[in-house]
This record gives sequence, C-alpha cells and structure tokens, in this order.
Amino acid sequence: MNIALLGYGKMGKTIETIGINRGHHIVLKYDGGAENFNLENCDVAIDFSLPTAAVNNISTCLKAGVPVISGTTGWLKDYDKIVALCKENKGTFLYASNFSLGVNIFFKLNATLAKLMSKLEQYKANITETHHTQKRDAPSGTAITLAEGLIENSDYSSWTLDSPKAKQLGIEAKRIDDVPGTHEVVYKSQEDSIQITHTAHSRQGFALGAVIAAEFVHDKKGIFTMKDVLNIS
Ligand SMILES: NC(=O)C1=CN([C@@H]2O[C@H](COP(=O)(O)OP(=O)(O)OC[C@H]3O[C@@H](n4cnc5c(N)ncnc54)[C@H](O)[C@@H]3O)[C@@H](O)[C@H]2O)C=CC1
Ligand SMILES: O=C(O)C1=N[C@H](C(=O)O)C[C@H](O)C1
Repeated sequence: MNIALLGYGKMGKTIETIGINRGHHIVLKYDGGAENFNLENCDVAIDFSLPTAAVNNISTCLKAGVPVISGTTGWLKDYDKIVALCKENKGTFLYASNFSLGVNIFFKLNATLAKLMSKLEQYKANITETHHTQKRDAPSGTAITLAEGLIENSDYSSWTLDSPKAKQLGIEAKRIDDVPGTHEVVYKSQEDSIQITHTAHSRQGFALGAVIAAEFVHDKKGIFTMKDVLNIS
C-alpha cells in the first residue's frame, strides 16, 4: 500500500519503520506547517497528529476519497461530525483510542470484569493512566474508552478527573518522564482489591496495530473500529 502519514512525530516515525518492514511505501509525511497536503497516489492515510489538527486532516482525506485511520486523541467531541462526513462522501474511516492489540483485548476484559463487579456494591472502581510528560491531553483516550466500557456495564453514570461523587468513576492521570502508556482499572473494598493492568513497553505495539488497521480498511467502505479489525464483538 501507499501510505500517507499525517503527523510525523513519535508515532508517525514508528509507523514509518513498521510500514516499510511490512512492504508498504510511505508516499507522504505531513507534519503540519504547510496549509495543505497532496494525497495523490495514496491508498490510505494514517493520522497521528495533534488534537487540534486531527479533524481537519481526517476531513481532507474523506473529501478526497482516501481511506483514513486516526489514533490522535483529544478531538472526540467532533467524532459524530466526522462520521457524518464519512457517510456523505461514502468514505472509509477508523478511529481507535489505542491500536495496541493487547489493549483491545484488555477493553474486553474490562467490560467483562465491570459486569461481574456491578453485583458487588462494596467495591469502588477507579482508573489510573500514566504517560510521558509530552502528552497533551488528559485523561488519555484509552482511559476514556475504559471508563465508557466500565460505565456501560455497571451503575456508574459518568467519569471525572476530580474527586468522584456518588455514581461517578474517578480517573487519575499521571505524567512521568518517558512512560509509553500504562492503564490500570482497580476495584477496592475494605477487605481487598482486584486490579487489571495493561503496560505498553514501547510505541511498537500501537504502530503495528495502526498498520494492521490500515491494511484492513484500505479496500473497504464504511466506519470501522478495532473490533472489526480483530474480529471481536
Ligand atoms: N491510538 C493510539 O494507539 C495512540 C495514540 N496516540 C496519540 O497520537 C497523537 C500523536 O502522538 P505522538 O506521535 O506521540 O505525538 P508527537 O507530538 O510526537 O507528534 C505529533 C506530530 O504532529 C505534528 N503536527 C502538528 N500540526 C500538524 C498538522 N496540522 N498535521 C499533521 N501533523 C501535525 C507535530 O509537529 C508532531 O510532530 C496524540 O494525540 C497521542 O495521544 C499516541 C500513541 C498511540
Ligand atoms: O499520547 C500517547 O502517547 C498515547 N496516547 C493514547 C491515549 O491517549 O490513550 C494511547 C497510548 O496510551 C499512548
């Protein structure tokens, strides 16, 4: 495939290496600066840019008829707008807060655990995410997906970064040097705790998942998630 990289920072560079190793060609590296980018000869675009840039980048691809996947976090208030634009242009779009294959299994585990724990009122849940100090958004997109999965399968009604009130699920965001991304869901009672943790050892897993997702969508039409890519419901 001919791949356009929209965002050539930490993730863009890691995806470049993995994409080339899997036999693909990087035909565009757009890192902002210039107002426009040229999508000629692109089979698929991969956006890992900034929360403020993603909507414009994705829209440009959809209007040009180029399938696009995005891993950029922090722009999801506009997700429905992008879905509408994708449908209007009969295009192809996939967003994932986390492309790591392991995290997408972890999402399933989180939903199953939430369902089991919802019967036990003595346990209080909370989520902690830890990332490198250059991260712009908090909480992480992955923590939001985990919170949504937990809320969907329990009596919690919303999440908060502040001190949680009744029925609120607390999320704590920690920023420490070079941590690629660690997510933990904890259920605590007076007597004991249950916790599940996903620890990324590098950015390789995110990048590999993104290239696999690009391979999956490039010849399809519609709106997809990692559940489609991994064939898990
Ligand atoms: N979904 C996932 O699996 C993952 C998502 N992320 C998310 O991906 C995004 C990027 O992460 P990193 O590469 O670590 O950040 P980064 O800060 O290293 O790279 C972002 C790059 O975007 C460039 N940029 C600025 N304006 C732009 C524009 N208009 N169009 C394209 N590029 C532009 C910047 O110059 C920078 O090089 C973040 O939102 C992060 O949260 C990061 C890792 C995994
Ligand atoms: O900014 C990052 O680095 C990461 N962002 C994603 C998120 O916000 O969940 C995914 C991963 O944890 C790394």
